[in-house]
Amino acid sequence: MASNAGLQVDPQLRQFVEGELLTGLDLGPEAFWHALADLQARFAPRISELLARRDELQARIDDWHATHGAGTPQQYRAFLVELGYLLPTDDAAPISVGDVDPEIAEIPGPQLVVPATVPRYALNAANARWGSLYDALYGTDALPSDHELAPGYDEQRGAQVIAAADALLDELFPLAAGSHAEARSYTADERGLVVFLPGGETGLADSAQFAGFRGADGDGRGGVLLRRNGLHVELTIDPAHRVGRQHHAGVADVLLESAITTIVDLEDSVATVDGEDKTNAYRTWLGLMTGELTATFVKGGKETVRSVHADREYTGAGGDPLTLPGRSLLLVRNVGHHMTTSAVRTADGAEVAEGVLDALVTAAAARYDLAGAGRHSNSRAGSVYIVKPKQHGPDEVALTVELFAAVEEKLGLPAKTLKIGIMDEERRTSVNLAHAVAAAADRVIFVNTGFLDRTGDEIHTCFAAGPVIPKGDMKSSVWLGSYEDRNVDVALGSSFAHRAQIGKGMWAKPAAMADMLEQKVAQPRQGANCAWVPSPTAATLHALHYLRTDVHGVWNELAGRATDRDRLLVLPLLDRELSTEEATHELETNAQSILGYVVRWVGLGIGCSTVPDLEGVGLMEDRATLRISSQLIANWLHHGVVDERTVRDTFARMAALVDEQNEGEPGYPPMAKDLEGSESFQAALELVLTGRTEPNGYTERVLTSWRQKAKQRA
Ligand SMILES: CC(=O)SCCNC(=O)CCNC(=O)[C@H](O)C(C)(C)COP(=O)(O)OP(=O)(O)OC[C@H]1O[C@@H](n2cnc3c(N)ncnc32)[C@H](O)[C@@H]1OP(=O)(O)O
Ligand SMILES: O=CC(=O)O
Ligand SMILES: [Mg+2]
Repeated sequence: MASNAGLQVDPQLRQFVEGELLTGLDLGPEAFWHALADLQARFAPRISELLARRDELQARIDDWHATHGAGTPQQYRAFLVELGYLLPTDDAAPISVGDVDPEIAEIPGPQLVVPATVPRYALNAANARWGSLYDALYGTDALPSDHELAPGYDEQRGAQVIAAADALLDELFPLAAGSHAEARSYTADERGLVVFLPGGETGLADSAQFAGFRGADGDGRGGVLLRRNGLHVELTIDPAHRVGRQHHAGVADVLLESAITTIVDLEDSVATVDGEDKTNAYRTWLGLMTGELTATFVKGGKETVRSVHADREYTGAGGDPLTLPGRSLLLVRNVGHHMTTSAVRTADGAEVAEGVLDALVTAAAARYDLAGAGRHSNSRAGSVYIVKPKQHGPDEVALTVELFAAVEEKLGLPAKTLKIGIMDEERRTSVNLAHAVAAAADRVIFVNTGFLDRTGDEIHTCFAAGPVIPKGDMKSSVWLGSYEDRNVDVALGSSFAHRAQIGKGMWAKPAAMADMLEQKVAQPRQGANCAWVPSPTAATLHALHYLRTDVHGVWNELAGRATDRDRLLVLPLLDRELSTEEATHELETNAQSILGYVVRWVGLGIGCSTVPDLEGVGLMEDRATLRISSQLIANWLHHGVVDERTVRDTFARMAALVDEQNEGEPGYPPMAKDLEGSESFQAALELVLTGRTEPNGYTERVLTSWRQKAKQRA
């Protein structure tokens, strides 16, 4: 390690910072490392104090439960207030954030999340602002298939897709007369859209839905731009295209504005355990901020080079030029306060606060965008959007605000350039949400219900009160519904409308698009102006929900609602005897998902995976879902619902199953043959066996230590 400002910096990180990150900035390496050293000296002790406070509160809660069990709701509430965990009141006050891009303030739509460690995916995500409805319907179960698809392009499936798209257009953009299914051609100019039907011409029932056009040139190629609820839709006209030829009016595709915003994730979807890993992740963010990122890969036997898309040019409805963003507005998720990284150590060998390093590096990279030096603009409003996860209560949010202000000073950025997205995913934040928002009133650009971490934290917080309900039952528990509602109430009460995002959580079944279409519409109906999707295809299909639902209208209906905060304190405890079969099934389900995720994290350095559950349904697993599964088993073990022998045996059996499921996966390190020698298996067991004492039930310490061992051995 080279020494810089008294810091020991991993050589790869140092090379990246000095040879890539800083090359276009008026900030030298020395100033950069001094800035980091100063920030570390100033903030690491403050962070440690807040982490100690977390531990102190949890210890007191554990003690209280040991004496009172769950107690009565009144006793529990009074205890939490006295403890200082629950602030006596939690009244919302208006936020004052400025310079927020319309994608955040004004346009309800899907929010995509992408691991920063995979440039190919990150580029795909940036470009997922526009997605093909045809592709999303053709390639998923969103449209049931009644036949085996022919290789290449299947015309029968194509006809099914065209009919489904026509039906959606009739629903979302109805014609004054007739149906889109009867259209023989679409022509548009600055005066509007003319649709030719067999019986004559017609137009849109609501001409205000016409937003513009491009082309058509001599060969009839062009695009018709429509708009509904702030989202654009392009009918791509190309009669010579394979699909356009088949379409009754030459429509080769229907493009939906899809991932309005994207979170480039440095947190729960990545496995970054050292300087090398952190460097790779930072490089992706820098490349997105400069617009220079590319990824080269072979797909369908062809070498493909992927880069970010340009903006899209149209003639607007009145005849003026209209430029629409070609890329999703990018946010970046830093790690939480509890993380440290070996990428940089202080002079005495201690790991630096990873959140401090993240804030400095990600903000420095964003300076290219802020200065207009990037190939394309990300924030037109001149802001940098940093999502901060796993904060416990208002004091921790206040510390993030101080950190961001300090980073701005170090980088010479105008005050309040760095905005903060608050993950509402720890219980102490949820129950004091108005205070947490107020602590960042002039920076906050979202609150988002990260229900996965939130479930893990719920289990850990009430760990000592008794055994908790099975994972699948959490969704319908009182605390969760109240938390989801109250998050919206507090945000609306804090004047988020037209200023910031009220976000909702991840769709965690990446292949189950029919289910998603049916269920995820609930989120905009609950008042969410964005909700998380795991892939660009899911973004395109989820966009249909925002085309259907006028979220701004929903806000008007919800104004003034005040969900009872005490309902968040209803503990998700088992109130019935479980049958042996139920307990075994729950144990197996959780053991299998832990192993299926951990083996790829520890063995392959993959931070987010689709892991099939016992019924074969692929589930998105990341650190937050791991936190739930490991806390659940640890809780059952603690309360004797299951015993350690059974847990160990179950893990051994599930290891063999997971090996089978991954057979043929390149580089996959099998576990079952040598359980003792498998870092992944040991990590999985340790997560459960230490889950009782691990601060807040977090998983990073165990994962990181075993991944580092696996890397060393490799
Ligand atoms: C609780 C929380 O914190 S949730 C937030 C963390 N979770 C996430 O970030 C989930 C992000 N999603 C993912 O990582 C992935 O979608 C997974 C792991 C769930 C599934 O990945 P895979 O099995 O590789 O997906 P699959 O094979 O179906 O599709 C791959 C294609 O989809 C694209 N893709 C999949 N997910 C994404 C994504 N999130 N962003 C951009 N592109 C994506 C890939 O680029 C690839 O397309 P390409 O071949 O043209 O490059
Ligand atoms: O970060 C998201 C969550 O659900 O946790
Ligand atoms: Mg989370």
